[in-house]
Formats: sequence, structure tokens, C-alpha cells
Amino acid sequence: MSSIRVTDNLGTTVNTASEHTATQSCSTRCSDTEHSTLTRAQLRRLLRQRRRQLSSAEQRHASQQLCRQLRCLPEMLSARHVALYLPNDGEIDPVPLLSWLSQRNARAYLPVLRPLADNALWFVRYDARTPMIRNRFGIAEPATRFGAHRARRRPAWALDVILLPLVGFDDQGQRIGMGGGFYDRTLAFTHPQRDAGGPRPKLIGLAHEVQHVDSLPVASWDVPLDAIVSDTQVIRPQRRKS
Ligand SMILES: Nc1nc2c(c(=O)[nH]1)N(C=O)[C@@H](CNc1ccc(C(=O)N[C@@H](CCC(=O)O)C(=O)O)cc1)CN2
Ligand SMILES: Nc1ncnc2c1ncn2[C@@H]1O[C@H](COP(=O)(O)OP(=O)(O)OP(=O)(O)O)[C@@H](O)[C@H]1O
Repeated sequence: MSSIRVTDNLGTTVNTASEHTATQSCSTRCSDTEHSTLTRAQLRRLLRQRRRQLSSAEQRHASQQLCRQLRCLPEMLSARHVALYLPNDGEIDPVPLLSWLSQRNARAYLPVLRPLADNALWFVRYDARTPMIRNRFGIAEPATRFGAHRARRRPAWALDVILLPLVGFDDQGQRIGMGGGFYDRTLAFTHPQRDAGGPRPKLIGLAHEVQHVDSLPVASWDVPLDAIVSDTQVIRPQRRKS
């Protein structure tokens, strides 16, 4: 079984022993050597815990740094239709972009859990007048009845940029999300094995730098990202071959 060594910027070392397990030990910054086996679910829990532990001041600063970098990306500068998200569970906050998008006459969209329980997303137009509800995970989203009108949403292929919330990411552009597969299902048409060359949005993952690990296991359904932006850097992964 191959083992991938994963070191993150907190000094935690994770060796992924297979697609589903990872071995974690503390290196330089930890005094003791602790070994444990991490499943994908455990890694998700660890990284979610880290982002939740950031203080409000750290969150605010990270959000400012994130948005400063996003405002310089060519994809963002040319975008007319941009999907983002309202932060939850310590996610890095892209909301300050809303006023910038509006000044540029670009439209904003939010993910909405599709009502027919197929675990995929709609992207529904969002502004100050949009009626909101809480979805089954407690995240605010445009009301389902509002999004049910086709004119108020946009198919994923017709968006210019989708900003995706990440739970973890690596230098190769791999990501893990909340574990529902919502983005992977919705964006499966962009997968290198399915992509027929039609229009597709640029996929930009957003996360705090504390969610950065050296290497994540790849699942066959994972859609590759065009870029990842954290509070400190922009990563442009090499496009995966189909
Ligand atoms: N801000 C934000 N909005 C988003 C997402 C996201 O990741 N972030 N999503 C991205 O997909 C969708 C919602 N997906 C989610 C998937 C799982 C959980 C979650 O908290 N899962 C719990 C289990 C909850 C339960 O089963 O009742 C957990 O893992 O602890 C939350 C959102 C749509 N909107
Ligand atoms: N294109 C797809 N078609 C069907 N099932 C899928 C697809 N993509 C992902 N899934 C399923 O979704 C589940 C969760 O996938 P995964 O752990 O990769 O979620 P995630 O990437 O963390 O979540 P998200 O995509 O919402 O950010 C997996 O069990 C997988 O079988």
C-alpha cells in the first residue's frame, strides 16, 4: 500500500496509507510523537475543528486577505455571474466580495439544496431582497420557493466562476468538502472524463491556510479545481489528465 506524507503548516504530519486512511503524527512543533490512523472522515473533523478555532479577529483578517486576492484574479475581473457561499462552521468568508461584484454589475448566486433530494445544488440569484430560509444543515440559503422559478437561478455551466468552500486542500488542487458530495455531483459535467468542451465555470476553492495539507487522497468523482485561494496564497494546480 502506498503511503503519502502530508505535512501542513501547523507542523502536523499525515501519512495517507490508502485512499481512505491517513496516519497522523506530530513533527517539529509538537513535543511528543503521537501516531493515529486518520480516515477521510477524521481528517475532515480535524480540519473543521481547526477553522472553528480561529478567533473572530483572525476570521476577519483572513476574509480581507482572501477578498483582496480574489479581486485581482483575471477570472474574477471578467466574471459576470459568480456563485459564492455564506460562511458556516468557520469557513473563510467571501461575503465582502458582494459589494465589489455589485459595483461591477456582476451577479451573485448562492448554493441551494435541490428540493428533490438528489444531493445536488441549484445556484440561485442573491441580493439584499432575496427571501432566505435555513436549510437542513442550518445554513442560510435563498428560499426554495423563490429558487423554484427558473429565471431566478442559473445552471452551473452558465456561471463564470464558482467559489467553493473547502474543508481541506493540497498543492495538487485536491479538495475535501463537507462530505455530502453536493458540489461533486453538481459539477460532475466539468470532470475531465466527462467534459465535452462546452461552457463551464472556473472552479475556485476557498479555505483558510490552516486547512492546507501536503497531499489528499483522490476519489474518482472529485472534480479538479482551477485555483485555490487562501488567506495567504493562490494555488494554480496543474490540470489533471483524463
Ligand atoms: N457555506 C456553505 N454552504 C453550503 C455548503 C457548504 O459546504 N458551505 N455545501 C456544500 O456541500 C452545501 C451544504 N452541504 C453540507 C453538507 C454537510 C453539512 C454538515 O454539517 N454535515 C454534518 C452532518 C449533518 C447531518 O447529517 O445532519 C457533519 O458532517 O457534521 C453541512 C453542509 C450547500 N451549502
Ligand atoms: N458525481 C457523483 N455522482 C454520484 N455520487 C457522487 C458523485 N460525487 C460524489 N458522490 C458521492 O458523494 C459522497 C461524498 O463525496 P465526498 O466525500 O468526495 O464529498 P465532498 O467532496 O467532501 O463534498 P462536496 O462535494 O459537497 O464538497 C461519496 O460517497 C460519493 O459516492
